[in-house]
Amino acid sequence: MILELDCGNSFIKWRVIHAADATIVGGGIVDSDQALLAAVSALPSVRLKGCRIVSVRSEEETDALRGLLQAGFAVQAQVALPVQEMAGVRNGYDDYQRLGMDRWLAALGAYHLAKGACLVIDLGTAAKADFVAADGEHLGGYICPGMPLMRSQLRTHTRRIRYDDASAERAVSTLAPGRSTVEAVERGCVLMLQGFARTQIEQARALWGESFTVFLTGGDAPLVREAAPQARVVPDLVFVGLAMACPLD
Ligand SMILES: Nc1ncnc2c1ncn2[C@@H]1O[C@H](COP(=O)(O)OP(=O)(O)O)[C@@H](O)[C@H]1O
Ligand SMILES: CC(C)(COP(=O)(O)O)[C@@H](O)C(=O)NCCC(=O)O
Ligand SMILES: [K+]
Repeated sequence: MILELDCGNSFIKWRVIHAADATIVGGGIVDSDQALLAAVSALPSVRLKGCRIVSVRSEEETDALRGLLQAGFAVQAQVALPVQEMAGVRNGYDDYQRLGMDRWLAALGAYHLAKGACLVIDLGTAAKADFVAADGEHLGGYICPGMPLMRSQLRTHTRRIRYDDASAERAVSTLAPGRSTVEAVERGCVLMLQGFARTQIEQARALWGESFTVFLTGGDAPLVREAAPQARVVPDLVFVGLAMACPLD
């Protein structure tokens, strides 16, 4: 079994797969290293023979997690590292090492699945868009605050925007003009995300006409589903790229 980890700025997404056929044994989303160890340990009869990690956290944090995995499960975790080119995709950044590894792996995974021009929209702590042309050239992308950052900026920098998480979740059952603070903020931020997605799709259309595939991923992907009806929702897109970047035999 192989443990796969996608360490974002807010959450760690994890899954355990069978090495032979990549079938999924278990998986989830946790908010700390400790919670990860507990969740993986709770799987019945788990025998890890390898681990691969993508992380946008600091090297210190990633090393600390690798140490915990070594101690807890006796596995040497392989961490995906930046490269200029892989699987037919060429990194489009001036300095390829600066491109977020989650973005790079999602782009690799998307190009592999689309076998042609593609746009990746990844809605996590930050909202990201990346463009890969039909010949595999990564054209670059965009980074904006995602839902958690938009929300927390409003809460932090205003005096009278205060509400709890439970009411936030209830507020987005529709996107009609809000009649309370929580509705106004949560629905407003969802509309910002949807506008981001629509603008990226317009941009892809200007570049490639109708010949491209849109991928939607990240924890907040469901919030823009209706704004991007043509998108393929692939929650584990980063894991597709991670398996390509860190093959374990
Ligand atoms: N089970 C879940 N636990 C936590 N957040 C979730 C869950 N499902 C969806 N989300 C949403 O996912 C967002 C985080 O997305 P994610 O892609 O994990 O971010 P990051 O990679 O930056 O840590 C949160 O804003 C939250 O709204
Ligand atoms: C843009 C990001 C902060 C997104 O992080 P996430 O929302 O996945 O937690 C991450 O991809 C990152 O740290 N990138 C480095 C900067 C760049 O890609 O230009
Ligand atoms: K991420």
